[in-house]
Amino acid sequence: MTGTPVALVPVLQLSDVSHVYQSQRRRTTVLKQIDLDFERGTFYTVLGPSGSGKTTLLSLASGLDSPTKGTIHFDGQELSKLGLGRYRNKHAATVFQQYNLLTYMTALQNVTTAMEITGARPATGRRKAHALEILAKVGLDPDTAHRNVLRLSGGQQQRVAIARALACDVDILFADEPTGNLDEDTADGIIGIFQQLAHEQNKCVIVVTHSQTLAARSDRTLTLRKGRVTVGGS
Ligand SMILES: Nc1ncnc2c1ncn2[C@@H]1O[C@H](COP(=O)(O)OP(=O)(O)OP(=O)(O)O)[C@@H](O)[C@H]1O
Repeated sequence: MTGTPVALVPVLQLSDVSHVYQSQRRRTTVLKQIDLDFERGTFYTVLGPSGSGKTTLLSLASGLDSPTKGTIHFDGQELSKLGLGRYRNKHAATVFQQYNLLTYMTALQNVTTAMEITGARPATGRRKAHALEILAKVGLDPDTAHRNVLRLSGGQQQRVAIARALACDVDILFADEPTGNLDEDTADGIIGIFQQLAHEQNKCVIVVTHSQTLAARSDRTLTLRKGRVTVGGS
């Protein structure tokens, strides 16, 4: 007997989401009644002209900010009920445009510290070796891994930020312009890692970009314009 097919819950669901920035002198409506479902095993890119609200969408979806109106659910649970801190700690990792590295630490310590905070596997004794493997995966050798991050180039710092997010082993990886500072070959390798995360590890990867090359290699593109979003294939 065949059972009734079970409808899969999207890993992330935005329902009727609007966002307004209000200052003393003006009110800017950035997102208007956005409905979006994000699935596991899928690599998304978010495109759109400068100022169209890409970073805002990322901030809301990654739990850094709450929408003015509408709801966001992770695995069927509303973020405000789950707790934004818990969501960011256990389920979502973000590669920020400005990297946000801990500048008094080495590249390796940045990665192991993130693993400790989020309780990511493997357990304590194996963390350093695992962090070095991830740093190697993004093209940083052990010598570079042991250097203070302020003694690394912009592109190397960007790779540390990517490694740190990868090490957290979360359900959703967000990244804001993650290949902006990288040469073509390194960027190509990073895009390959995003594809692998989505397709081999069943993660949901959501990347804001202006790069058409990156967008062409994603599974779905979301284009923001005038507060609305259009969903397309790659
Ligand atoms: N904290 C804030 N307060 C007021 N306005 C803001 C704030 N953050 C962003 N904005 C405005 O919201 C709009 C969307 O900004 P956002 O950074 O989301 O766009 P973006 O598409 O990511 O732009 P870019 O491609 O240039 O990074 C812009 O007009 C911006 O000036």
